[in-house]
Amino acid sequence: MVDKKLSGAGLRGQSAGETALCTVGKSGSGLTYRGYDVSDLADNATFEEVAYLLFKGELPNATQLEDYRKNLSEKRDLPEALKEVLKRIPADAHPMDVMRTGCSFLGNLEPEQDFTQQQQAADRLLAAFPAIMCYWYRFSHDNVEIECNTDQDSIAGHFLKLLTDQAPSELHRRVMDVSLILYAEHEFNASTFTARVCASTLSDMFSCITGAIGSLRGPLHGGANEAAMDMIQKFSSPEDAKLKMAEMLANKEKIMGFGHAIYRESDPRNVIIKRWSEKLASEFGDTSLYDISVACEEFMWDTKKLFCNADFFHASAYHFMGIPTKLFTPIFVCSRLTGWAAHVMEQRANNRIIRPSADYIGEEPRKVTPIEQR
Ligand SMILES: CC(=O)SCCNC(=O)CCNC(=O)[C@H](O)C(C)(C)COP(=O)(O)OP(=O)(O)OC[C@H]1O[C@@H](n2cnc3c(N)ncnc32)[C@H](O)[C@@H]1OP(=O)(O)O
Ligand SMILES: O=C([O-])CC(=O)C(=O)O
Repeated sequence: MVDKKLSGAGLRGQSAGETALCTVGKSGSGLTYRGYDVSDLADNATFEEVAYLLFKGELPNATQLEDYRKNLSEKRDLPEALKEVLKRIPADAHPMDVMRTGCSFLGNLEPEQDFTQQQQAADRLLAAFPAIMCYWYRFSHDNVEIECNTDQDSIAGHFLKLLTDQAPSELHRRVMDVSLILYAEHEFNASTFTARVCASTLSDMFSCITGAIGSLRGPLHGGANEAAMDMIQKFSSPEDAKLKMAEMLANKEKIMGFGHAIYRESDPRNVIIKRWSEKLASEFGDTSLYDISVACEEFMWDTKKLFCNADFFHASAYHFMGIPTKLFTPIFVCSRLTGWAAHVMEQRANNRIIRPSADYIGEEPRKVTPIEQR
């Protein structure tokens, strides 16, 4: 295993609490949700099963899954007041700002009154996020007021139908489902830690999730999938990609979609989404973006020993499915909500306010100089 020095900056390498939800990089590159390997879940489960697993601790049986899907389907529609707010957000707004506002405003309309309602609040957000994203997007970009219910029984299919008005192909629905599984949970990443800090003050679920969305928005975290797309679209060929990436590295630019705070050799989600991206590329009939992505991966490993994280091949996969780039990170929200909410519940179950200390590096104690003497 490649050894990497972890300094204290960014709290790296320090344990900030316990969790029974997830392990990240335990054997160098693994990822498990409640003991199940993510690749096993991606091959053999659906996103709703994974959501249930994260919330309840065990995979559902067939009846429990059917009940859960039904429960979520009934919670999909948006209140009129929220639709009005979404209609007022301009087309050039940042879509993560739309998600943040949508989440926060729903918290005004349907507040979590006490912690006995935490599962209900999490399910409501899980069911409503695809419509929050698509209602704003379709109204501001296509001038269409969409119907927020669909006949799709999965969140993956529901989202794709809201976006396009068409029932998705089996391939697209499955890839979206896998993508939602891969993004669902990742231990104490920045956005989840945000949610837990907020939860530790005994705040409400909507505040915890709103804060987490703000943390996920940044390009060093969830925003990397969009940034990776913007980058690969500028490359005209695999050779061009290598030349331009060499220039970027020479200019000390960060290459989005590469590297990780915890994994040392690879991100286990990459091989899974990469395989689906390849499949989508051949269905799309033009593999050039996939070939460019593979060239980027080879170049970064050969020159910097940096590997693709979960975000990199998500960019081409989503693109082949016709998803607008600006919706990439909001899709991440629709998925990671499960992990965030499960962590909020776990924090509440064994809470102490999160309040670390700081090493002071400022001025020595001094007196205020009267203003006329400054
Ligand atoms: C779903 C997710 O959130 S996955 C992460 C998504 N984010 C990205 O893809 C953004 C690009 N990647 C990065 O900025 C970083 O790799 C992070 C934020 C993910 C991790 O940050 P850190 O833990 O600080 O990275 P790490 O300690 O491994 O960095 C080691 C060195 O590699 C460099 N490095 C790391 N990632 C990259 C990158 N993508 N491009 C160029 N250089 C990089 C760092 O600058 C650092 O160099 P230095 O020692 O000369 O300063
Ligand atoms: O764990 C992290 O730091 C970032 C990440 O990959 C995620 O949140 O999925």
